[in-house]
Amino acid sequence: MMFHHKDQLSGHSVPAKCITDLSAEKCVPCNRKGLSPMTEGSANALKPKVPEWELLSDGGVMKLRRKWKVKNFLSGLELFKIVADLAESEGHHPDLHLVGWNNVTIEIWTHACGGLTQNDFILAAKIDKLPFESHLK
Ligand SMILES: C[C@H](O)[C@H](O)[C@H]1CNC2=NC(N)=NC(=O)C2=N1
Repeated sequence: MMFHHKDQLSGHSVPAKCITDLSAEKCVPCNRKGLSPMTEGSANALKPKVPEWELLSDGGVMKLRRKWKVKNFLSGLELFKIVADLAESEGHHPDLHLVGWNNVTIEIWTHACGGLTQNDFILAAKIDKLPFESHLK
């Protein structure tokens, strides 16, 4: 079974497996009218590219989620700053949670369309490459 999704730039339908290295891609503006979230099938097809991330449906809104345990509260904030700099340069922003002083959860979804786009997978793959090892427990 091959899943296709609409490329956000060209609008063409491309097989999800054509995207080889997500972290080499760039997020595209997602404020376009008529932008629709990818199907659950496409999301499942892209999921192996970001194996550390959990795919979930939050009241019908598909999201990516990853959790970390950080050394201390300040480490959590420093991790957020590293992620924030990436988010700013991509123009795509995750939801950042720091709960119970050292539990970091990041959720990624495209608010503009109420679900997942290729941007979310690109951001997740890029977050996975960030150097925040020293902040982790
Ligand atoms: C113009 C710009 O692309 C939009 O305002 C962006 C900013 N960052 C965003 N980030 C996320 N995750 N979802 C959005 O819909 C979104 N919109």
